[in-house]
Amino acid sequence: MSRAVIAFGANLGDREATIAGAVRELAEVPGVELAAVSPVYETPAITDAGVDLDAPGYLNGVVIVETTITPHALLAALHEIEASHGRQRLKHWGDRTLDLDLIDVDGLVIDDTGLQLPHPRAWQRAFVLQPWLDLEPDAVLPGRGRIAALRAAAPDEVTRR
Ligand SMILES: Nc1ncnc2c1ncn2[C@@H]1O[C@H](COP(=O)(O)OP(=O)(O)OP(=O)(O)O)[C@@H](O)[C@H]1O
Ligand SMILES: Nc1nc2c(c(=O)[nH]1)N=C(CO)CN2
Repeated sequence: MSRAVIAFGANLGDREATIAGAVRELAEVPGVELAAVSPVYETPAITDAGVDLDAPGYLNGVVIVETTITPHALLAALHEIEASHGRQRLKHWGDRTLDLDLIDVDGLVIDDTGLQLPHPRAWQRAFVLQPWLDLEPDAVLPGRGRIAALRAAAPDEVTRR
């Protein structure tokens, strides 16, 4: 059994309904059991150009699951759930109905073309670190250290809903 940290984000459509649906669908994936769901945060959109206050804001949070499936299979399941919520990949860091990222699986380090673990940008994102910290205050990101210290250094703003 592995423990996986999954980050969710949504800034288009009915964000709450999308996230609630995605969490339900995740719990229905064979071999996946929900362990914890974080509080949800309102966060301004980060784009290639930096913080974009004109773009719709995101709801962000984190889910922790216990799973018997491989990280690759879990990522494939996340992509299916994104697709079922109309996720389109139009623009790098563009608006999206749903984003599901695999952040950490048991501290594994993987560097495939289709899967990198830990998620390469999680260490600098308060919108990932803060909700994760709410669930696991002592967690560590492989190669980066304690998420509490990373969260303190992350520049983006998050507001609890
Ligand atoms: N740990 C991971 N979690 C999610 N996707 C990953 C991971 N590692 C590699 N990928 C790959 O990254 C590709 C791009 O993912 P995606 O479109 O979700 O990026 P993004 O959400 O726009 O940006 P970011 O990766 O910075 O959050 C996906 O096709 C996926 O296969
Ligand atoms: N606030 C916020 N900004 C983002 C987010 C996100 O989840 N929240 N995801 C991105 C690409 O994954 C790019 N920018």
